[in-house]
Amino acid sequence: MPPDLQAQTPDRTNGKVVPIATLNRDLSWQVAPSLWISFKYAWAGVRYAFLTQRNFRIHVFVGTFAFCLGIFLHLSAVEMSVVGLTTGAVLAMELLNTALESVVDLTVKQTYHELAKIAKDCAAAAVLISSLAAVSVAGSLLLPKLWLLIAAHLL
Ligand SMILES: Nc1ncnc2c1ncn2[C@@H]1O[C@H](COP(=O)(O)OP(=O)(O)OP(=O)(O)O)[C@@H](O)[C@H]1O
Repeated sequence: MPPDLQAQTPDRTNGKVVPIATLNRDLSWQVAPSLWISFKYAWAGVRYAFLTQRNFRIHVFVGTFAFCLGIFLHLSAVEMSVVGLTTGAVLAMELLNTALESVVDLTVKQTYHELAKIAKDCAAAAVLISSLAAVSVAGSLLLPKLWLLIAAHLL
């Protein structure tokens, strides 16, 4: 293994750089042996988030509703892609937020740490920002067409 492919950290005691892990991922407890098994673990993550995270469930339902509404309102392919991308971004942020919370809890356990607070608050902020972007997409693409439909039938 070439030295430049190794994760390295400075050894502060004698100023040398020493490897802490290689590309073989020696520190990992287990490495997925195949692509299929990798998908299985990824699906386990989605399942875990859905079963344990209320916000993830809400975003799944809202995203599915927005997608169905887009089909019902005959949004163009580009508009549907934007709705799909923003929904996917929100769900991905929720999953990363859940992953980061777990790593923080694993690290500091039930003790208070200012850096743990920053990490969790920023991860939650990432979800919030992506959700606001999704709301603005819904406001620009879905609501005007929905309003036209309601106005045409009821007013
Ligand atoms: N170990 C800790 N040290 C300092 N502050 C913490 C710690 N754990 C949690 N907090 C604070 O409490 C808040 C809520 O923590 P929690 O683990 O419920 O995250 P959350 O993002 O609100 O969870 P969820 O996404 O499930 O709603 C965090 O945003 C952070 O401000």
